[in-house]
Amino acid sequence: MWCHRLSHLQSRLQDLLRGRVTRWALQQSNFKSLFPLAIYWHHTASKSLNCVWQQHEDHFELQYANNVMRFDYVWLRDHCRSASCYNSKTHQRSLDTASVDLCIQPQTIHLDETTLFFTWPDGHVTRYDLDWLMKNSYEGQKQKVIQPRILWNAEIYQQAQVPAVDFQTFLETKEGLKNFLQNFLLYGIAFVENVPPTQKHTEKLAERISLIRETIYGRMWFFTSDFSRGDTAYTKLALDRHTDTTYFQEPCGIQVFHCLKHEGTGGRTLLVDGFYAAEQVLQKAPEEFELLSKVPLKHEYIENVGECQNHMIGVGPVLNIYPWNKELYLIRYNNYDRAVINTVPYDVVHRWYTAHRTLTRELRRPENEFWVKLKPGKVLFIDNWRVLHGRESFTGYRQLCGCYLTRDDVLNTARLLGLQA
Ligand SMILES: C[N+](C)(C)CCCC[C@H](N)C(=O)O
Ligand SMILES: O=C(O)CCC(=O)C(=O)O
Ligand SMILES: [Fe+2]
Repeated sequence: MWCHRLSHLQSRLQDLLRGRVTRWALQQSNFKSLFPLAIYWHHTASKSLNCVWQQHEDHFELQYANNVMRFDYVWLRDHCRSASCYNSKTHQRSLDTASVDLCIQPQTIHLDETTLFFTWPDGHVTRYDLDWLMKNSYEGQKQKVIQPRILWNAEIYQQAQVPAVDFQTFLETKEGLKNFLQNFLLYGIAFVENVPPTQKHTEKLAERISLIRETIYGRMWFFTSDFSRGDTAYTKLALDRHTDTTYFQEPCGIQVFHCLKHEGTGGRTLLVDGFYAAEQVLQKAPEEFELLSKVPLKHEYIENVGECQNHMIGVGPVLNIYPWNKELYLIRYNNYDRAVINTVPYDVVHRWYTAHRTLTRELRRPENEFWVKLKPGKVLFIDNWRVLHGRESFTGYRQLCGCYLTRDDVLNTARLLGLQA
């Protein structure tokens, strides 16, 4: 507190020395200050509210409920929720932000109960509820997790005993759907069982939570090891852990797999929590984590098989994090589809390979591998932004169907059910 006040005194002195005079408020009569410096702070009449604010030349500072928040004045004008600035029916802004003076400052500020009133030079009044400001401040968001998750290795996942949801329950009840989505959001994988083993029923399932994302592979896809497409997925070969469609600018959000038939051996599915592995990298080598989140890479899909001619390119780092809270939200990892690296100089390339090796080592730890044999009737949903999948080589005839989902639509459904997503 002392340091805090002193630093304000310093900036105040600097202001005065530079000849800039801020509009300082007068001390409230009921406020007994121990320090003369404190006259620059506005205190609320009610002690229980625990709110102090100060009008600086270029920002508004608010201390409320043990948080220090700073707001830019243009921001405060721009987020005005008055009827002329914001349409609360459509939740859209009516105010033309470009009409706000970039040097705007409020003429007066006052607090009434839990509402702050800003009167702007043109007389317009903006009201803010203290809780709204806290919830929507940068400082508040910085501490908040966008997506709560349980990171797992094989043991953690198995011990959690996450139940599969029954097909009928999933389709017909809100609780079934909500349970399923909650598990999916927490772990990045979820199963539905007792699904009739047809493409139509799989489609119905997918449509319950999202729009199906149509891609170069079609809307619903159905594949066997016939090499009908120019990709290893369409063979009997083993596939190491990877995420799909890394070569899209926005990789597909969710992948749905339903094994409709397998007469033969092998073919188990491998699942690895990419965020768990990335977290290990962050703990052991934070600078490598940072590099993986900064270096842009290309992934590429080049196909020339019969009628199927495609050339897709997607650019982005292996780890994608929100800049304000450093939360990881997308991992792009596919060593098969990674394109020529020509977006970074040689010395960075070498450090990148080191970091990539560290991540790969984590991803390949046997204790992080969750193996499951997909059977007709059991549908697997994978968060393709988080969980890597792979498969064991197999023999015999194996039929898989499924689709990709748009992440936005899955999260939309989850939010409408009251889940944090
Ligand atoms: C699922 N399905 C068989 C349709 C697509 C296969 C795509 C495989 C591609 N190498 C990738 O990882 O994106
Ligand atoms: O065959 C499998 O189990 C999965 C193949 C694969 O990785 C894919 O289709 O994306
Ligand atoms: Fe795949």
